[in-house]
Amino acid sequence: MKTILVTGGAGFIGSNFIRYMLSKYKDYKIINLDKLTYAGNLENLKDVEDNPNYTFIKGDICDKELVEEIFSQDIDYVVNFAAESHVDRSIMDPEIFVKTNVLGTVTLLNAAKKAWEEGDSFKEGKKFLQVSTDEVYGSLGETGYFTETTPLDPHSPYSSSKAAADLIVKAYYDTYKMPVNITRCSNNYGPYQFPEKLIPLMINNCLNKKPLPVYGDGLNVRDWLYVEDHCKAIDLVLHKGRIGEIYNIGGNNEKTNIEIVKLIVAYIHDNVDPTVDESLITYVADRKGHDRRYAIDATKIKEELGWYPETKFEEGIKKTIEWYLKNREWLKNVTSGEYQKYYERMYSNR
Ligand SMILES: NC(=O)c1ccc[n+]([C@@H]2O[C@H](COP(=O)([O-])OP(=O)(O)OC[C@H]3O[C@@H](n4cnc5c(N)ncnc54)[C@H](O)[C@@H]3O)[C@@H](O)[C@H]2O)c1
Repeated sequence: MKTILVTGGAGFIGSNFIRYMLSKYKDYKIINLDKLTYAGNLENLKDVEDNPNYTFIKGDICDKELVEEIFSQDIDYVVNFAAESHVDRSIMDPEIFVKTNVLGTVTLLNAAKKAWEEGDSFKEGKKFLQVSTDEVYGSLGETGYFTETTPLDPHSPYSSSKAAADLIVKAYYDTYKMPVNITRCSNNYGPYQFPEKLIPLMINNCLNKKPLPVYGDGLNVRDWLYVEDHCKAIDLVLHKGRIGEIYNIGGNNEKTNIEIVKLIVAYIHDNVDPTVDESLITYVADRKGHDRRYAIDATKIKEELGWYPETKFEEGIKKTIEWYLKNREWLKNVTSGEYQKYYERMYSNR
């Protein structure tokens, strides 16, 4: 029996990853350590909460005592999803991003190092996988792709904190030979994503006939990756990734923001409410320091580990919209309380 410590497992990607791993491996125990910030929600894991191989611990990855106590159990792998993950919030309040994303990662690394060290090396079969982002590479013009050797050039407090964490993870490999991998993925989409991010935000606003706020000229480009394809990639890197290596993970699916918004409007118009149309689209002042284009070259993970993004965008976006339509109660719950205040602060004066 192997044990994986998944941090941030009550969030969007973490909850999809836990569900994926529990259904694929019957001989893995998963411990989910999550602080349950506004973005963490145990409803995301309702269907697995009684699984005997699954344990939830509410806590902060910055809490050294708690993290060390967790490592007193025999942890084989760490997959670190826990993070403050929203660029707009990082522009409003950078400090918590440095705390969680940088100091939290160091706390986890230290506890893993302490538990896994065996003389001058590390116990066999251990791994620390840091889930990072393509945003650490900065912004592209109309052409080109990020590879694993593209220099780091983050622009937002969020991406800077993720880049800092990546460098520290790398330093634990370079200095101590700690068994680590870093994955850098593009924008994920799919079920259970908090509706501050583009796709669930637009779906939720369409369903509530609220204006659809689009930054700047709407032509910023993101490379969309279906969350389950991302989970499969993490599983592969965890088990087969070469120690010390970075792997880019991308959907090869570049879309402008406005294309995505129009596609969602059309779906809701045709299938749910014919009164929803493009007149809801409202261009708002651009995000400060908005990166223009991200695009991932995922050749390395494809060639070394045989991964490829299985879900075509047309299929993934349809499944995603349908999931939110079926889970309106979930949308309603996560958009009450704190979300309303955030939304007001974000969009009231744009
Ligand atoms: N969503 C994307 O498109 C995307 C793209 C690239 C990289 N990533 C990275 O993937 C990871 C997961 O992203 P997500 O979209 O699922 O994020 P999310 O915001 O949905 O979830 C983050 C989770 O971390 C938890 N958390 C926050 N601070 C914590 C702390 N101090 N201690 C313990 N738990 C804490 C939250 O409660 C939440 O459950 C992040 O590291 C993010 O940087 C995400």
